[in-house]
Amino acid sequence: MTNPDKTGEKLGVTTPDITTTAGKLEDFFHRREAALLPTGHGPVDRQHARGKQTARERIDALLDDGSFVEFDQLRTHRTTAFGMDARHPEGDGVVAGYGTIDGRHVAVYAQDFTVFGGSLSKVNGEKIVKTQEFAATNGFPLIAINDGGGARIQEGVDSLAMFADIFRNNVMASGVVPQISIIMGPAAGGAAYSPALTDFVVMVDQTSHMFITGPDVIKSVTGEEVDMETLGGARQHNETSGTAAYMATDEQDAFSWVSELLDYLPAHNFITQESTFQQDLETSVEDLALDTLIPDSANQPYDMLQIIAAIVDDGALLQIQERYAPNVIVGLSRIEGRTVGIVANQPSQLAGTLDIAASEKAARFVRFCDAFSIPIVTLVDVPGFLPGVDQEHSGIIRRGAKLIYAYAEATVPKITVITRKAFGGAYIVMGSKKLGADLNLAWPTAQIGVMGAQGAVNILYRRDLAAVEENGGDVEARRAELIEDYETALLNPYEAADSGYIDAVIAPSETRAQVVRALRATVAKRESRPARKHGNIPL
Ligand SMILES: CCCC(=O)SCCNC(=O)CCNC(=O)[C@H](O)C(C)(C)COP(=O)(O)OP(=O)(O)OC[C@H]1O[C@@H](n2cnc3c(N)ncnc32)[C@H](O)[C@@H]1OP(=O)(O)O
Repeated sequence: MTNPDKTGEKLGVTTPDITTTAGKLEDFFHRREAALLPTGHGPVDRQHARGKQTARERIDALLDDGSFVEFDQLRTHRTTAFGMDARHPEGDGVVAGYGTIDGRHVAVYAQDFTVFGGSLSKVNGEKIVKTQEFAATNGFPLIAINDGGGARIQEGVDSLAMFADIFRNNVMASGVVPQISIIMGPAAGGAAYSPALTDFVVMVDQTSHMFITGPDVIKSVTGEEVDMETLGGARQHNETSGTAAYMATDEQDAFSWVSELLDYLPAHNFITQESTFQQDLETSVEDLALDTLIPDSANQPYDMLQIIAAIVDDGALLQIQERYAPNVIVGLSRIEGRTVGIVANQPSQLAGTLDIAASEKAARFVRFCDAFSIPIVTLVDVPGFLPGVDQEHSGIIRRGAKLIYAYAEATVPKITVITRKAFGGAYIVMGSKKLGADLNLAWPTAQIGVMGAQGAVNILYRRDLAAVEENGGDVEARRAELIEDYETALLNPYEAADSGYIDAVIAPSETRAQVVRALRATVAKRESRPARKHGNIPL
């Protein structure tokens, strides 16, 4: 097909004589230059006015200087209907290729909103598919920068078919290379499912929106009135839906977070991590501070982040989904330079209970770590699953089971430390010994049991307490006495240690050294699973 845009005339320069070598080169340089500004300055200015960068500016900001190698820069769509034969902007609405971030290879594509609103055509989709396949074949993390209007309306089912190819490739690459989606504009309709299939979704506050049906459709179907930001803005997906892993303040913040994330991640699933240094295992001042961290009262909260900071290299933790289900902390850290996944209850939020959101958040993270051979360190202070009609009716049984499934299925090294409460099913879920953890440690402050003292006494001594009340006795005094007896007899780490469910009771100040030793000891862990097509996680 001839392309009327692919001439030097478009740039206001003399048409080169392409019968000569010099002319051919000049023509090529004109074409390449035209591709850098495929629809002129107007759409670029409009993009900037919205506080958004262009696709090329974004790739430049994300990748190391001069490292970008572009695919299919000069491709254009092949549609003739709806006046499309007169519009052939180079690149067809997506800039794609590979480059490096801090020296590490990545494959990247960025939808170009200045070209047909970044909408996905057959050609545009083929470029994305090529980039996905290049990433998976060569073991490069894949970064998708989304800023587009979804399926290109003029191309109908061809465009929809390309989305199917993209989704399928997202699924095929899952667990093979890390996939990161950065939302920097609209990701509307079915188009939002490609980000949803990737491992990490980053959204920019105020300028990114994801929804299946927009405000207008919702109003016409359900009568609900909602604006784009409330419906599918970065805050909503970070705090309420749990779709996003990070809310960036602006585009540069998004790129910085992605660079930091990539620094923790292996490029693909066949990488075995090496330690980069040996930690000094002598007890430090920071270690000793853990001995006084747990409050005397079991009902008093403390900040689990302090414990994490004392265990990992330089106290550094990159939290994933920090704004969602804060009653469980998940994130990436390093121990002796090796990346580890941290999963921890947070007693300062909902008392560290596991609800549906926390279970799903942790389950997905555990599965990510397992897929990429990242050892998991679990810190436990969990009073149980969150009680409530809403939780039961919303499926806490099915959805909480995901976390059991994830831990039981994972074959990476799993080290668990119980700092305080570990009650009932929630104890089992949080990386317990019998669920397959390699080393289970407990602090002397650990309380491992079927349930907390209050609940246990109310069930075991219901009749006794009723009798005390009938006889005019002091019920609360008797209850307190029974609670104390129960706590003394059962709520400690020694029963579990005596049965081998805890490998060692340790002083809090010994935790860093013990976790380091456990990770060193399990470095060559090999564990197999029964041959099968795949399991059936309760989705
Ligand atoms: C399996 C996947 C299935 C799907 O993707 S279904 C979803 C189909 N897409 C949609 O429903 C979204 C349609 N677009 C929109 O709602 C809005 O354009 C959108 C994305 C919110 C952006 O709104 P605004 O920021 O106001 O920008 P705008 O409307 O002026 O659009 C800028 C230029 O982009 C064009 N555009 C946007 N979406 C397109 C599309 N899907 N196909 C073809 N062209 C599309 C739009 O026509 C406009 O072009 P121009 O600058 O006037 O030449």
